[in-house]
Amino acid sequence: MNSPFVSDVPAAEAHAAWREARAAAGCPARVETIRVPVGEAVGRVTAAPVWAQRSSPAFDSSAMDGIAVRASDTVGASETSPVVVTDFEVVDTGDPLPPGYDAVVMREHVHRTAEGAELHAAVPPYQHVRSIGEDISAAELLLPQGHRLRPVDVAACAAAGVVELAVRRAPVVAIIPTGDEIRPIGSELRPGEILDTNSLMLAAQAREAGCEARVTDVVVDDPDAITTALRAAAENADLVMLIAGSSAGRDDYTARVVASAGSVAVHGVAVRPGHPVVLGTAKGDPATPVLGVPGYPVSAALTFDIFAAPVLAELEGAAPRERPSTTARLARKLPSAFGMDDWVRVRLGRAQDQVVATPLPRGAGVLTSLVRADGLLLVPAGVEGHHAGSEVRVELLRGLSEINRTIVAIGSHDLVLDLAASALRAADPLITLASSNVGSLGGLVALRDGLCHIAGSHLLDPATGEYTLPYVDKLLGDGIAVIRLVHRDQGLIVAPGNPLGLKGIDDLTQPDLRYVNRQRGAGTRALLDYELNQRGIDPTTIPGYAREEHTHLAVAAAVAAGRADTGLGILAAARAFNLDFVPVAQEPYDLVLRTDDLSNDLLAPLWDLLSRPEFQAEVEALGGYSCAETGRRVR
Ligand SMILES: Nc1nc2c(c(=O)[nH]1)N[C@H]1C(S)=C(S)[C@@H](COP(=O)(O)OP(=O)(O)OC[C@H]3O[C@@H](n4cnc5c(N)ncnc54)[C@H](O)[C@@H]3O)O[C@H]1N2
Ligand code: MOO
Repeated sequence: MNSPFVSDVPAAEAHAAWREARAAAGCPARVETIRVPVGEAVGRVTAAPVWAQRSSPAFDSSAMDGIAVRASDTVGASETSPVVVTDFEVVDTGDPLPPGYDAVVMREHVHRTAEGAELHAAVPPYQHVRSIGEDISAAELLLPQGHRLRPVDVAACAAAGVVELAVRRAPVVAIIPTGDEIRPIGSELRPGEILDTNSLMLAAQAREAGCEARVTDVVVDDPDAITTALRAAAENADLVMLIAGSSAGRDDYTARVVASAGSVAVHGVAVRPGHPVVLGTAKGDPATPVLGVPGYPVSAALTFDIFAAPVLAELEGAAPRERPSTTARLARKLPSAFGMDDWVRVRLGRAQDQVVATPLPRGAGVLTSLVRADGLLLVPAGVEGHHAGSEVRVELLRGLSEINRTIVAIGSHDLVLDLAASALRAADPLITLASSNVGSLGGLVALRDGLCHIAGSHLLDPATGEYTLPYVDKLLGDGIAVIRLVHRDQGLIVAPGNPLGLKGIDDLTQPDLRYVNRQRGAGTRALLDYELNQRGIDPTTIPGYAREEHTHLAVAAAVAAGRADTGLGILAAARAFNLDFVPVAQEPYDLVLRTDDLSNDLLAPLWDLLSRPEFQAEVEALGGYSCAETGRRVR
């Protein structure tokens, strides 16, 4: 197993190969059974069927507050000819039924008179009586083996006289972070160092799955040190997760280390993220399953779900936890590599009465794609992606009712939308404003296709110099409203001190300049083209014109890192990286929607928010924004 090449074993085959390898190495099929008091059993899995020791209720009891009577004494009672019962006893809910009586009349149906209790209806025997064993009868099977205990389960066990339960002990997961660059959470980082966020996350995932998690110290990139740590951890764990070093780099030792400590069943599965995963075992008494977890955070998180969670559930003899799913329509095209199971993170919202899924960034290092995800969409190995508008199945990471209360904004991204999202949530925890960035034009197309509520747009029409409205006419036609969100300053983002002394668009043709552009369809790109055209400047004379980034922040990041001298963007992006800014133009940023949606209750809190002076003040405090026309309907 010294080959650096990672194979592409289909996921199902990988699961099977690892299972076989675990059995062959002598890894235990189940963790041991322990006995725990019912009060401590929630979350554990039953190791044996649970039989009721006693009935519940254990006696006939009154189900209501009222009087206990003999049903036969009430025969013939009706509205027109009431019957007065003289032999009765007052009872409260839960009281044993007094001997000799067989029914209860609710007190609101009893008229107490001097003679006794006047009843206006006959009662059948056992009316409002909970009979012995109504809930549980002694010796019945209460719970099967392999059942993960919930609060209601332990309460039922206790009611049935069971005080102790035979359960599987919590599996122990050992987590070994590796890498010369990895530092414990809270460390001051030097250049090139990375915080050990994976251990924190994987340990929490393990605990959430009902396991005990133990994280070792970070081990340096030394195969002997990692082997020693693996052997030690395997002695006291039911599963060892070895983080990073799974792929083909110079310091990637995981496969080699696992081979030397035991055996490697699979190195490389046709899943993405998570491709270079290592599935193996470590020798010992008994042997222990080992999972080599790829270092990228999204790969690590999904590797836990895909490979660790099923094994841990199996060790407890329980069914793996399953997420509910829903069908959704894709907001945009989703290409996917053929031959790989592709786990795509998506945002979800309901627009035009259908759930719409917007893919989030795909990079395995983009942990926030999982933070923001409402669902996971698996594009199977045999499918080469989906067209925009296709119906797909999505595993839910958030409740459907929350998703139904999500305002879906697709289009150009602006910080003010983030601010609005946060203010809306602060005012009402049930509201979500989810915005995804596909550029202004992409947003208008998404609105046309019924895939969002609002499209954020600042699209300049070069022919008229007018923003957004000409495109609305061309693409969307009637039935469309346009609400102004803000005016914002667009300008050249430059390094601190503006070292090239750029004064405006005219300076972009300097031969030694390195420009970074926005992608085609982005409003900022259209603005640049307009300004160039006004001046008769040929875009191809601008060095770097062909180089594209997808967000204002990405442009600023390129300037901050010294990879570019300048790019057009908003002031807030420049500020985020402590860069300087040369204003070029002020542009309106608008929200485009169907007029029908103006009266949509879901959107009402947004219009209310835009009209509030405190919110407008907060927006202007960001710098580079004017709220002079915020909330005004311009179409
Ligand atoms: N030539 C190839 N290069 C890579 C391949 C490949 O097949 N051929 N696979 C790529 C894929 S896909 C993945 S996924 C990664 C897997 O990387 P490794 O498991 O080898 O991990 P490292 O290279 O050591 O680290 C990757 C990345 O993750 C960070 N990291 C590591 N540990 C932690 C931690 N505990 N907490 C947070 N972040 C961590 C590490 O600093 C790196 O940035 O390989 C690709 N390359
Ligand atoms: O397979 Mo890697 O986990 O995509 O980044």
